[in-house]
Amino acid sequence: MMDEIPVLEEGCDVQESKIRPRYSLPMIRLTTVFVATVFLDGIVSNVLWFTPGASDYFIDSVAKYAFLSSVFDLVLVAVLKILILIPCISLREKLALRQIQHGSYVDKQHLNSVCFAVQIAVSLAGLAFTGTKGGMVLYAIVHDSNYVKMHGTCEALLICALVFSLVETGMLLASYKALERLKDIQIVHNYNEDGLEVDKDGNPVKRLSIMRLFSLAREELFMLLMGALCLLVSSGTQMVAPLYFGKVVDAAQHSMSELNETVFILLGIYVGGNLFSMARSWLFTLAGQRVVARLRKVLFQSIIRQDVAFFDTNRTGELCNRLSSDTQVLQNAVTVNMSMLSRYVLQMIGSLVFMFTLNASLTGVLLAVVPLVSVLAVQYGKYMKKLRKDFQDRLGDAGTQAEESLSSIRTVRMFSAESKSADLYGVDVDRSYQVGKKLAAAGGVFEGGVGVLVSGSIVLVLWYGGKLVHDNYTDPNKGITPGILTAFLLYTLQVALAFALMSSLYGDFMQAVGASTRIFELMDRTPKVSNENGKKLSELDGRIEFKAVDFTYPSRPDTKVIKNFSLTVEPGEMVALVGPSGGGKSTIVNLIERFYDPDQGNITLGGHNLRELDPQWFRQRIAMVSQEPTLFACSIRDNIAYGRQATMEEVMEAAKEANAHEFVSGFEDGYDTLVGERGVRLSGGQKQRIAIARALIMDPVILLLDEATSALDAESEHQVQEAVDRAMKKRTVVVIAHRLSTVRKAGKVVVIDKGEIAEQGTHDELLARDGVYKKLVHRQMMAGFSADTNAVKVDTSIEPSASSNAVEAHVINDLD
Ligand SMILES: Nc1ncnc2c1ncn2[C@@H]1O[C@H](COP(=O)(O)OP(=O)(O)OP(=O)(O)O)[C@@H](O)[C@H]1O
Repeated sequence: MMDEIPVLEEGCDVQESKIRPRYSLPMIRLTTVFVATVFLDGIVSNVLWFTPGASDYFIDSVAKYAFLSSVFDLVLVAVLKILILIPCISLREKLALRQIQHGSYVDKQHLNSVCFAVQIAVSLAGLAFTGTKGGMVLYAIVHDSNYVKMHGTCEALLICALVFSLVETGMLLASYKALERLKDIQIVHNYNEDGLEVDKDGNPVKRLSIMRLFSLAREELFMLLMGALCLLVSSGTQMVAPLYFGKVVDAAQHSMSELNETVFILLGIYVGGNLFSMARSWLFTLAGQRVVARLRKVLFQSIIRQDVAFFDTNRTGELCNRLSSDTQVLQNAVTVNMSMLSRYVLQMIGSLVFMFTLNASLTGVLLAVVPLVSVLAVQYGKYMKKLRKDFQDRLGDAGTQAEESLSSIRTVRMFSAESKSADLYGVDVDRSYQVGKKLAAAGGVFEGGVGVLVSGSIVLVLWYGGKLVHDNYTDPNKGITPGILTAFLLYTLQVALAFALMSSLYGDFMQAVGASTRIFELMDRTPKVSNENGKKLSELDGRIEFKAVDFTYPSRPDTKVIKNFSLTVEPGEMVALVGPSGGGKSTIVNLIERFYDPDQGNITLGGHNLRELDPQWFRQRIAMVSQEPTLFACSIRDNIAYGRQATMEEVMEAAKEANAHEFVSGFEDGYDTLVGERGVRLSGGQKQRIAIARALIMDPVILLLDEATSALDAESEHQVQEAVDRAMKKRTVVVIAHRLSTVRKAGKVVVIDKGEIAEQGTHDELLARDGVYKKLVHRQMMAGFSADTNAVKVDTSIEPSASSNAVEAHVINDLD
């Protein structure tokens, strides 16, 4: 929650990126709470002064003013406080903000001191006046038999004025330090050159409005209206029930028939109320479920549309958290919490109205504690908001940690890292527990504190009510009946309960505001690399051209990975990319897929700039087979047909081409065999062949291939190689090559080192040149030989032909 108006502008701090920061303050801070308290003081004073209405007290309090029997002066004090204290605190806050900006009060220091002095003087004078009046009235009640008592509401006004004065003075004293600490709580907003507010990535920020939060439930409006109707009826019954409760007590003192009749009505009220309550709960919860289901779908769509760079910086676990827990928090906020809030507000207002009609002075006594509890609740809400956010963050970390370990269980097992993973998870859980401990303590202290105040006020009401019942015994025209006191006490409990539950809702709403900010941020984020729109050509000829391309990964902005890179791949040509590990080969392939956009230069496909083409359209014409293909946890058939709708015949055809048909047919369930999470139930070679089939079924114009570095067993190796060779035919191929046989076949070999082209030409040309390439090949040949000789010794099943094949493997790999 923030102030609408940016409070401060830091004009001199224009950064290189032309981002201009401005600051605003949180809506709930000491100054605003103080202003609200002073206003409340004024409103309560006026209401309590007006309540006796036509009675003489009201008129006499002005016309025949007397210090001990009028409260008109207290109303004047409250109004005076509004007129002086509020402008002064606003001015002091402005001066404090100016101090943050310029580092000193400049020439306004004295003005700040004067304001503070005036405030303290007014507030202390108010407190002294109210305290003296209260003390003298109490003295007169106890000791002066001639003293004519004030109307009950006026007594309540006196008590309220005293409590408000105390609270206000306390807050003013605290404001001295609080205003110095404004810098710690201010919120930074960044504005771009066009004056639009942007986030740290430069994306426009859409302001979170409460209306937007509720607009999520627009489609459920009818359901919510019906729910609200049921809520009104059930709250109405709840409001009249205590009245009839009191009537039952009084009826019992009159006649049996009156008692039966009243009890019967009471039963009807309860049954009817609960039926409506049931309908309310059902309608609101159902609406909430619908909202969250829709929200999750929309959110997932916006996450999956994001550019690849976004996923480099956002952890999967965290994003899943947004989808599951943040949406859940929102569901509760816009529906169930909303319904509860309306119910409690209605319950409180209704009960107070009934209480005022039953006995105004008793109500005034009860209201005296309200401001105190309100201040406590607001402070508590702020503290809880921070704690809950911390708790959610810690829990999110633990979830991400668990997900990472469990999804890589094989690596964990391989390194016997079970205890390490458990320890890491344990540390995160412990961190969340530390915050949880604070949450528990804060909850307990608040409940206890509010409990003491609420029970204190109930005891006060009971005492004062008991006194009125006693008055009624001595004189039936005075005081109240036991039935009215019973009803009053039930209303008091109802108000107290509503108040306590409302303050706990405050924390929930704060949490929802946090969750919705994160959700809307994700929903509003426009991907840097758009996923749709752009030209669709009637045909793509497969020519790829890099023109002086520079590229830096957004997640590592200081390291240029590709430098002044120019390369042309003719249609139908096969180009092999070789070079040291980390040189930038995979990055080139990523750029062809337009996972990222270059910083400088252009990449064209069939003569058209990649940025102008529809990404979905051209990606359908490019297929990629990576070193370690990722399969999805569905059937083999669905995996092969992942890129497009395909018939069973087409799937089988692709599988045959990829040398996969034979082994798939050997499975009990054939093409319906489930491959497990990320294809764990298949061997490395099988996975690769399914991935080749998945690429072939797209009939791509361009094939991007990242050769596997790990040697498969001889048979698999042969099968995969054959499938790859078949797939390459009549296509433009860019292959990150690790085998000599592949490099030999390539029309052009490009050696990439440190993001630049070190050499290019055919294999023979490059060998003849006696440059980097030749050195790399020789060095790796030696390494390859020794490695593979060992491999042959260990695995005796490798046939001679296979071993020579394996020797060829790893040739260009990992040249460092
Ligand atoms: N997503 C990423 N975010 C940030 N930096 C990255 C990312 N991917 C790769 N890099 C960095 O870019 C550089 C080039 O990496 P790239 O994967 O293109 O090399 P490569 O030649 O394909 O290496 P290898 O043969 O080992 O796969 C490396 O320094 C790497 O650390």
